Amino acid sequence: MTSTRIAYLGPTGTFTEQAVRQWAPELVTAAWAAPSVPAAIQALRDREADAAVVPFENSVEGSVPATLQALLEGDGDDGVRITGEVHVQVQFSLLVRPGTTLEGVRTVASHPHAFAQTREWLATHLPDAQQVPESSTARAAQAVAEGGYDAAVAAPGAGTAYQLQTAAERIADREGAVTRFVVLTRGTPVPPPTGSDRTTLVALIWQNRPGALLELLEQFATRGIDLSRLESRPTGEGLGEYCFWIDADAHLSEHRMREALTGLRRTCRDVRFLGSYARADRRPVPAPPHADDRAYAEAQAWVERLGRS
Ligand SMILES: O=C(O)C(=O)Cc1ccccc1
Repeated sequence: MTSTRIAYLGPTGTFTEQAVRQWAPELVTAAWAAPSVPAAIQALRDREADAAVVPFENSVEGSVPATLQALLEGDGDDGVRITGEVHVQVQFSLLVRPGTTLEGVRTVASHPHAFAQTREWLATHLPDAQQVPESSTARAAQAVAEGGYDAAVAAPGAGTAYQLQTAAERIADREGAVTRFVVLTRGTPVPPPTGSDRTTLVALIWQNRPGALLELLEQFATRGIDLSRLESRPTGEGLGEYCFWIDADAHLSEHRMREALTGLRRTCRDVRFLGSYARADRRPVPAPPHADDRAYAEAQAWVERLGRS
């Protein structure tokens, strides 16, 4: 068997590394710690990696813009698809070099998503410290070890990786935050349906067409497909130009999903299929009786019969 090389947002000690460990523990030692999300995805495009694991969204702070942007960067024909997802419970510690006290912290570094989830704690305990964004929480911890900053907000495990001390632990403003990571592969078949699947799409609607967003939503509603996520993001083409990121609770192999995609393709300016894959929570998402494959087959057969008699 050939080995799989996974690129992930590094360096060692990130939450993304935890996601790789959860996804494929046997592959973590050979994984490549990329310096940024775009670099991890580019390694996949350049065939230097067989898979990439990147943060996608967080239950408190929402989506990770760097990931969404990097995913749209290709021409759509690069074969990069989401083939899996992993949920990681995140918890944050304030890490310092041995000997540094809380009072001695003037600069604190972290990933913007980690700052956003520890905002109240930092405002209360380090109101005067300068907050410096870094490419990841572990990069911030590494930079503290190198003497670049006084403290880092990072995963507890990053302290061990970089020989730092824990000045404070469990500093998240909200308990139980979960981050969703996606597993990307290139040129691989869509994973088979499991009964608990998701499809991720990006749709560009015609801007000046009244009702265009409603028309997009109807493609799913009339086919009995639940949407678990809908987010508008600027296309970068100008103010007021948006694309819609959609997570739909159905698999490409299902008739209702194929019909919805056909409808989107007919009515939208552009549609990108980013993948159908098993949900991390394994929650079953069955089609309602009027929209399952049997209902479509029965209705189609009826239409066929109309033409014959
Ligand atoms: O920086 C990290 O460790 C990451 O993996 C990205 C991230 C940052 C904050 C919360 C969840 C994921």
